[in-house]
Amino acid sequence: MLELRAITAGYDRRAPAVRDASLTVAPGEAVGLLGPSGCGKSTLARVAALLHRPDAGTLLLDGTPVRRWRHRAPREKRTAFGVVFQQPRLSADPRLRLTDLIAEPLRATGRREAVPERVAELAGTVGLTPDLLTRRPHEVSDGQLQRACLARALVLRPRWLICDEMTAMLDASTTAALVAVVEDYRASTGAGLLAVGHDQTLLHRWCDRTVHWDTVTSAPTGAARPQPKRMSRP
Ligand SMILES: Nc1ncnc2c1ncn2[C@@H]1O[C@H](COP(=O)(O)OP(=O)(O)OP(=O)(O)O)[C@@H](O)[C@H]1O
Repeated sequence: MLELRAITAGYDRRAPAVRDASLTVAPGEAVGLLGPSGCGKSTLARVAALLHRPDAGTLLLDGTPVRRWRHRAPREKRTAFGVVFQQPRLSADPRLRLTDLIAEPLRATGRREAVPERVAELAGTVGLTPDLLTRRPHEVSDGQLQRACLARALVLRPRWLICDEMTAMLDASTTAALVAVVEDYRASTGAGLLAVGHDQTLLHRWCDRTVHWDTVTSAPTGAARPQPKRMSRP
């Protein structure tokens, strides 16, 4: 269980971007988080992924409070999360070929021997052909780079996926392809998902439950405004 309780966070303690936000994602559950631009969704998503230390509140991971964030977080907690951001060019090292971009978390965690097999497997999963894998970010399209970023997010087989506007810059067919990759991964592993976005139609179809920012910041849990289960993939 991923539980955010009364989280206050931001970039200036005197004017926090997120105030008293609570949200819960159960194992295997897909929760969509909707809200207007600038309300604090990405900040909360970064707290959930252990990338941003909150000023107040509690993050519980499987019932255990998280006490350390970013590089100070224990490796097994950090690697429990796969994160995909909106703008792949800001989250991808421009010097790395796509194959090395995908392999980066494996190398960083001392699993070099797994690189060839896992990268080949994930390249197929996300639809990257071998010629694209040898290119650097400036030599591929946004959609191709986002495919590589999704592969990187999956490479350590995380139990939780945080997709922050993952498809906002992509066309409909690439959006459908990447959502399908996430859903196949979740179906085969039971991973939970927090998908942040503006696209109500997409999140309603993609997620088991969609919560709106106004309820997240006022309700004690993220259980408000349940939506019907998705009928089909976007
Ligand atoms: N690194 C930063 N330093 C200072 N302020 C920031 C930083 N990142 C975000 N903010 C501010 O924090 C607030 C919340 O931003 P955040 O990106 O979390 O919102 P959001 O709901 O995800 O927006 P969007 O939907 O437009 O991506 C905004 O007012 C933003 O300007």
